[in-house]
Amino acid sequence: MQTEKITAIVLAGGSGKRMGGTVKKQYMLLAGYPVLYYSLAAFQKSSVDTIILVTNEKEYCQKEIVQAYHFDKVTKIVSGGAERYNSVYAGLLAAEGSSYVLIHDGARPFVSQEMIDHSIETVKKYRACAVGMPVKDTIKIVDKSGFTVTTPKRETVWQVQTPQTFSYPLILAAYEKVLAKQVEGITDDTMVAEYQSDVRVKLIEGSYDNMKITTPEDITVAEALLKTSQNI
Ligand SMILES: Nc1ccn([C@@H]2O[C@H](COP(=O)(O)OP(=O)(O)OP(=O)(O)O)[C@@H](O)[C@H]2O)c(=O)n1
Ligand SMILES: C[C@](O)(CO)[C@H](O)COP(=O)(O)O
Repeated sequence: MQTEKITAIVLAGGSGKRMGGTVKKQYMLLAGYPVLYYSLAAFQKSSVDTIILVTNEKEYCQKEIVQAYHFDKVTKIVSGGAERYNSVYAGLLAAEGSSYVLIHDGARPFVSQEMIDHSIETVKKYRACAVGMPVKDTIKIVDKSGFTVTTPKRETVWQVQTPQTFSYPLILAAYEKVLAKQVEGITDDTMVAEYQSDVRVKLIEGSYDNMKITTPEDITVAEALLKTSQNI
């Protein structure tokens, strides 16, 4: 019987422009550990078979993170690209032979075992899924001058997070199509899958805590969340 190989692609190839500072946000310390440590630790502990790490600091990550914390599921470390979608594609090429891939932002430290398990269970049923949460605020569509245009029904609007999980052949083909067409403004993998007409991406609930570290105030919030969860 053929076994299904499940791969996590953890993205740490960004430059953290919105965070600023001298240390890239994925390596900033949160309660004594680099931000990237938390998502690698979650996938290491999970049922995924292998982890591919995408970063432009390959030597540093290999020595100071992968070896230092014994993340032996990290089998490949590959270079990132100019945009997030270029980094994802580099990770996908390195994931050849996988049945399913979970694509995750290394800047989201609060991914849980429940989210990973639920993503794996759901992708086997629907071929494509992503973790997200219903929005709490009323959302406005605005024009270029900042005037409101419409108000979508709140129950139809979710904020999407990661992991975003796919059948490997499906997402590879979708990425190749989008890259060939030079589609602009791709900010997540679900958007890429939406270009495949026969694919519907199932959204599953993650957590409002599954935040992405983006700007300096996020570090304060993440430290507070860690203190609560670890009783520090
Ligand atoms: N070329 C890129 C851009 C982003 N990422 C990764 O994708 C995740 C989400 O991206 P984002 O928060 O936008 O990170 P940055 O691009 O680093 O941030 P900024 O847009 O502020 O520069 C992060 O884990 C980031 O390291 C990546 O691997 N390669
Ligand atoms: C993939 C993502 O995390 C979904 O929320 C996000 O789109 C990635 O980065 P962004 O550049 O901050 O949109």
